[in-house]
Amino acid sequence: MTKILVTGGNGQLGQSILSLVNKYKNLNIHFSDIDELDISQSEQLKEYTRAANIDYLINCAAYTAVDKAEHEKVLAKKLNAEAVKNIAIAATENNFRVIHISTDYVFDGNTFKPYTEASFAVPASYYGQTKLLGEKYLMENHPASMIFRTSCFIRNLPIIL
Ligand SMILES: NC(=O)C1=CN([C@@H]2O[C@H](COP(=O)(O)OP(=O)(O)OC[C@H]3O[C@@H](n4cnc5c(N)ncnc54)[C@H](OP(=O)(O)O)[C@@H]3O)[C@@H](O)[C@H]2O)C=CC1
Ligand SMILES: Cc1cn([C@H]2C[C@H](O)[C@@H](COP(=O)(O)OP(=O)(O)O[C@H]3O[C@@H](C)C(=O)[C@@H](O)[C@H]3O)O2)c(=O)[nH]c1=O
Repeated sequence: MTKILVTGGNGQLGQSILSLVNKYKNLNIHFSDIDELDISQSEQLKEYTRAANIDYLINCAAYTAVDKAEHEKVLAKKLNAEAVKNIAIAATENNFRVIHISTDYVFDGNTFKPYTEASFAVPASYYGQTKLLGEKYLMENHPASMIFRTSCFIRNLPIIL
């Protein structure tokens, strides 16, 4: 059975994926978060993924406070760039593929044309810069990875009038 590890499993996207697992009973999906697996700890990451023997890692862990990142630069870079490099190195060592979630904020938004994979990325925020650097580290260290540049998640919350 295909084994998948989700990092940042308590977050918005992690919880959305969790809500779908019952539809995919042919997949063995495990959800972790920082208390169990801290993606900024390279040795922990290598050991954890070696023992877990996974086929895929879906990286939902990140620093996502867009405005705060302008003032918490060290932490934002650590989680969105350096930790992604850790994941890439662990993936090469332990032979799993990485599905990484990036963002539309790698672009500055100053165009009226739709962006494509070939569009030149120029972030307008520090958050966007760290996410772009994370993509670069991932491609340099584990090119078989997949990167999704997505935007604004919608949560299925009750409407309060
Ligand atoms: N939300 C959105 O609209 C969009 C998000 N994205 C991207 O999608 C991904 C998921 O975003 P989203 O679910 O909203 O993010 P959240 O901020 O909701 O979740 C991130 C999760 O990562 C955890 N985390 C933080 N540090 C670490 C660490 N060192 N090791 C392991 N886990 C850690 C957080 O835990 P804790 O809360 O305890 O810190 C949290 O549970 C991110 O890469 C983000 O950049 C892209 C486009 C839009
Ligand atoms: C505040 C505001 C936002 N928006 C748009 C911009 C954006 O696409 C969307 C959400 O904006 P917010 O500022 O609330 O969300 P923000 O936290 O900036 O959004 C993001 O989360 C991070 C983690 C991402 O990676 C991004 O892709 C994005 O979805 O709404 C407007 O059109 N008008 C507004 O007045």
